[in-house]
Amino acid sequence: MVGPPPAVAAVRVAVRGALRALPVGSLALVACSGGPDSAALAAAAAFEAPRAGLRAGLVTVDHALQAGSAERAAEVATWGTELGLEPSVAVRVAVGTAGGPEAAARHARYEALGAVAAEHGAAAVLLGHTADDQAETVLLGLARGSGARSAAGMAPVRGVYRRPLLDLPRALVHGAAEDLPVWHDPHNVDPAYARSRVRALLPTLEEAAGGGLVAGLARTAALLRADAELLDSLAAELHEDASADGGLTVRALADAHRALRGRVLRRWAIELGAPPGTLSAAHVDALDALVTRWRGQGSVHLPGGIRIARVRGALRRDDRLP
Ligand SMILES: Nc1ncnc2c1ncn2[C@@H]1O[C@H](COP(=O)(O)OP(=O)(O)OP(=O)(O)O)[C@@H](O)[C@H]1O
Repeated sequence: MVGPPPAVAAVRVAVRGALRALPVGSLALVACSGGPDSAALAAAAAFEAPRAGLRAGLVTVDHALQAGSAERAAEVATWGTELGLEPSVAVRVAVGTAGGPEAAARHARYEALGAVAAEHGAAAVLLGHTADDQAETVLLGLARGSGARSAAGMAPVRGVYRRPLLDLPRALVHGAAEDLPVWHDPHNVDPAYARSRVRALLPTLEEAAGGGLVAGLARTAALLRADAELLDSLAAELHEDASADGGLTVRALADAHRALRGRVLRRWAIELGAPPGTLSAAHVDALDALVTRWRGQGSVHLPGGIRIARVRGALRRDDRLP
């Protein structure tokens, strides 16, 4: 008997592993753009789910940003039904402008995926990100300069979302999609997007590094993720110890390691309402100076109109005082 091609078999194994974590009888929804990665994922889920005693469905999001997108989304949903995926639905979203076009589309997409998952009581939403997507995310995260959390890339499991293909090279996953009706999103190669530019560079970087770059970046992401999780949980403890009366006591923070103090200060500022996207390392450093380099300086101005002052041994919000 002839088995499936090796690429198809590898994708099926990865999907089988992800499905094994779900309760028998539950529904796994494949988020499918119609591109090769998520098409290979959908085909593998259609094959594996019944064998694991699960149900698999498909959801495709129409961002309504390109001509013919509604027809394409409908075709993807019809293809899902032909594969035996149930439900297989296309959802149209309105993409806003906040944070730039990529972020706005992502936000609208995840909102729609979450809503469909909730509506159908899905146990998981499967995403088709590959090791190459992870490598691009790590490089972009490193360039942003925002620390371990962003260089840790995408989580293999986060809430209802799962990324079964995160350890597989894109070329392999594309190989598994060879016989599937796939659509190539022109946005993926549009140099207007930072991700597309990094994506285009990846083969050159891989060659320059003498191979192993994508796999190494994916491993770096996994290691940093574990480190960041530990630091975040230690920071949560410190935050609790330092909290008093809506403020943070300087004494509790001053003795802590800079890595933990920075996390606590950042979390607190966000809790007070500073928008995370606009809170820079310089803001956190200015708060840190109130704790460790105190020379009676004035209050620190944070985005969102928030002002923080050091008052009687504690950091407090002072823009609310009369
Ligand atoms: N319009 C969409 N509808 C549903 N899911 C989507 C959509 N766009 C992206 N996704 C999900 O997010 C994953 C990553 O998408 P992205 O466009 O970043 O990567 P990609 O490598 O081009 O993937 P693909 O080949 O599946 O399009 C996809 O594999 C898919 O699971």
